[in-house]
Amino acid sequence: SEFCDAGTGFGDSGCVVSSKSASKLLIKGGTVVNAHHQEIADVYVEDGIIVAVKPNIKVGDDVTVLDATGKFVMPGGIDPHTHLAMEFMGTETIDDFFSGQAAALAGGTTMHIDFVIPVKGSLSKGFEAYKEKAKKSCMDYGFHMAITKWDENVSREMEIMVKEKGINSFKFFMAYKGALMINDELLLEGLKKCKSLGALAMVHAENGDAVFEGQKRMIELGITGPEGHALSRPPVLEGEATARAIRLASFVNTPLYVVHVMSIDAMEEIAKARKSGQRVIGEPVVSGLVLDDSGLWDPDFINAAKYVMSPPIRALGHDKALQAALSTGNLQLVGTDHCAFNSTQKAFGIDDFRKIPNGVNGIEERMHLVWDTMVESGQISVTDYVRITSTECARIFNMYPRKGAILAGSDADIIILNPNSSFQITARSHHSRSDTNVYEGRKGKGKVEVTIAGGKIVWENDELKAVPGSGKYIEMQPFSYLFNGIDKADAKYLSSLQAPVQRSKAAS
Ligand SMILES: NC(=O)NCCC(=O)O
Ligand SMILES: [Zn+2]
Ligand SMILES: [Zn+2]
Repeated sequence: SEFCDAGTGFGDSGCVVSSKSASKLLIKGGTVVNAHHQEIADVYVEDGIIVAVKPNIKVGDDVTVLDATGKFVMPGGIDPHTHLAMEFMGTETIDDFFSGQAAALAGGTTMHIDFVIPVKGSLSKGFEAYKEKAKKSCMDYGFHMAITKWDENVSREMEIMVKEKGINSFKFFMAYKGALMINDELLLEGLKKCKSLGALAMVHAENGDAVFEGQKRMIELGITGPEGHALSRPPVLEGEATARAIRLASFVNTPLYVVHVMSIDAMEEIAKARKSGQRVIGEPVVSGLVLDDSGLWDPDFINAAKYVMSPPIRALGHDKALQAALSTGNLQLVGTDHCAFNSTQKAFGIDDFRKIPNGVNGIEERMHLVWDTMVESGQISVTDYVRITSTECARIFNMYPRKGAILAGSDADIIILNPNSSFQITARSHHSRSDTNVYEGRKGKGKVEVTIAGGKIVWENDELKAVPGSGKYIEMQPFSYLFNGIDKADAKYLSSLQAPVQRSKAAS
């Protein structure tokens, strides 16, 4: 991988420094795509911000000009779900905030939202630890925060995170018993607190107690290999937890975001709730959209173990159903759950699938695989591609139109995708530090030829110019569009209780 490290100097590492102004860019003649509109236009950028989007922009000699004729000019991808430098299952993910983000940039993603894990239950300590980890960032990032225990202090700290630290979402793990898992009582408290703060509650929806039971069953049957992982946590357990979280969110009347939707069972619960008018967001991840569980049965342990993630990659058929749900709007945006471990780390579970660190790669591959699977196959339009890879994430987490749009005033996070060019994925050439890739050997149509992050060209001619420390922390404000009207529904509910209250008083 050719990283340009700011500390070592561009010249030494073979990267090109333009004599033109690095802060002024013109992208000429491409099809500019936003979530609701596309047109042939030029895009002019100055100092990291898009200044103008219109045809035939004229500029002086000091401006770097990129010809995008015949190509799509789109907002950089925003990955709503990653785990960089995360301590998990006795080890730490192999990609940190530099290598993971460098990989992202090479694949057309210009921002991600990572999950802060509290330190010994302390949210502020967790936040500080992640700010430290993220100092080497080479692209913009934001944070969600996991809630792993409940007391007065956690409740107070949630408020601080939202009001002072730019966090507007909290994740509740309904699985990972004995580690991150929370119970229904905590989930209820968390949902109520999220609602009062205008923060979005997110759930990892699997029934952790039943998973524990399923794991025991497999071990008793003598199934210790990676296939035991999927067999121990079937779709019904994902469906059950998804339904439970949805119903509790309905009871509290607060929006819910279901992360890594991997099964038809979970997807159908989300579709049903949305049909009834409930505000539920479903996030499939690339692995669930394009892979099936056959890899888990590879007799070579390392090959099989690389597919272990939770919820598990499902049997053939779930992938197509998730794609269809995405194309019809039952699911809303695509993440990766990038949580990479190398072969040595995966080998911790050589004798017992329960010890295989859970997680797969995807931060570099998402934009290409979603294009190939969804657009090239004819399932969605190019505007919908922009919506599910960037704009919807920016809207849900309240960053739109600063992020997720090619509009005057938006951050200049832009990709140029050539629909006639092709990509090929292999661990030999990817930018993650992992020695394996779950998408090994995949080829497809549509290649991100240029990535511009914060107004700088960071990926061009298969060459990466990622600068540690250049990424910014993006603070996200509470009360996104998902909260509009929640108070009106509450008022209606309260007034519907007036009659029973009177009746009850009269009866007593
Ligand atoms: N998904 C997974 O297997 N690893 C990352 C942690 C999580 O998101 O549950
Ligand atoms: Zn999860
Ligand atoms: Zn995750």
